Amino acid sequence: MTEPILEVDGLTKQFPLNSGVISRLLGNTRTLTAVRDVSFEVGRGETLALVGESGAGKSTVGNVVTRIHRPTSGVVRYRGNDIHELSDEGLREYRQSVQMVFQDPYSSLDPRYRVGSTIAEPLKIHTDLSKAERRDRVDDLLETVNLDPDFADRYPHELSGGQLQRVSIATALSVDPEFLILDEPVSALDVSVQARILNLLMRLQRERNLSYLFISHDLGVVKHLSDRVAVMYLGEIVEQGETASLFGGPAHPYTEGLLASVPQANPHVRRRGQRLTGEIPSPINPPSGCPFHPRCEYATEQCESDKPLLEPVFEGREASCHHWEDVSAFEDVDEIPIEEHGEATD
Ligand SMILES: Nc1ncnc2c1ncn2[C@@H]1O[C@H](COP(=O)(O)OP(=O)(O)OP(=O)(O)O)[C@@H](O)[C@H]1O
Repeated sequence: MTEPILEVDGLTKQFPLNSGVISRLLGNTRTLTAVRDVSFEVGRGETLALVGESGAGKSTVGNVVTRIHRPTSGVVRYRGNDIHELSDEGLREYRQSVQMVFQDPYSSLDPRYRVGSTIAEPLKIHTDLSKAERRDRVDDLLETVNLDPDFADRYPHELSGGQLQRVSIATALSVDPEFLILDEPVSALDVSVQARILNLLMRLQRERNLSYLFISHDLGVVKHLSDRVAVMYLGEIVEQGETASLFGGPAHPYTEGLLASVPQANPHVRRRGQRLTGEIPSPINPPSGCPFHPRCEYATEQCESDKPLLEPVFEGREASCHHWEDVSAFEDVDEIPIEEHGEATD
């Protein structure tokens, strides 16, 4: 990995349940642990994908990194500084350097403003460019995301989902950030449009040496974009490693199940592992032992009582599974397809 730009160290985030007055008077304040002791690093110019089913805690991690939430414990460092202990100047720089792109471009863009005004808004806050200079910058940014400069005068409702997501990306890029948090940026889009937006993100990363934290429930989507993958289950990282190696041979049954659940273009390709079945358990009342054991085809008695720790299992890989040797014993590598598309139009 290159020099880390973001370090997340032992992050835990709990939310209070029963926050009503009566519950508090009765001392009945339970908590939900959305994220438990999560650690990872993102290097400069690198993409780390955070994957897992709904409720795994991915967005909560993203929301702590963007300072929407404070951690219950643990620390997030950006360029070596604790992001929750920044000076006013440090905070201003952080807000410029770290930008976010959300899943739903329809709700993240204000329908009352023309696209040009939306893209120019961060320039008003973070730069002292004149109106004419901002207008030139907006034209350049639209071209960067392969939209005609005429789009500046349109309203969000006149754009397709893919075009709207290009506008969100242009807005995020307007103040020359170094780090983008991409929270399910293509989940709301058609498959062919998804591939074009992913290709756009990959080109922008190359051209600008951007670092990405890419949050997704879909391993298929992150395969071509990410350098490393951290798989989350019920608030914890259960496996972490380099993308190609992890796709070629998962060491945790949950990763194996996620891979088996990726839609496959060629039905004749043999798949390792079983698709995931059953629901993700409630984080209010997590299972004993290994949190994945009720859904796991490898589970034994030991898994019901002893919680496995996330630890190095082989070169470049961490996993928390008592049976990682059985899981990774498979040599059978299947290709997870992503359609080949350009990035130019939607
Ligand atoms: N503000 C909050 N208050 C209480 N519980 C919360 C809050 N935010 C998230 N949670 C809970 O924390 C857990 C993790 O949620 P989170 O949104 O981080 O998961 P996720 O992996 O991003 O899933 P999704 O893709 O559905 O957003 C869930 O059980 C969720 O209900």
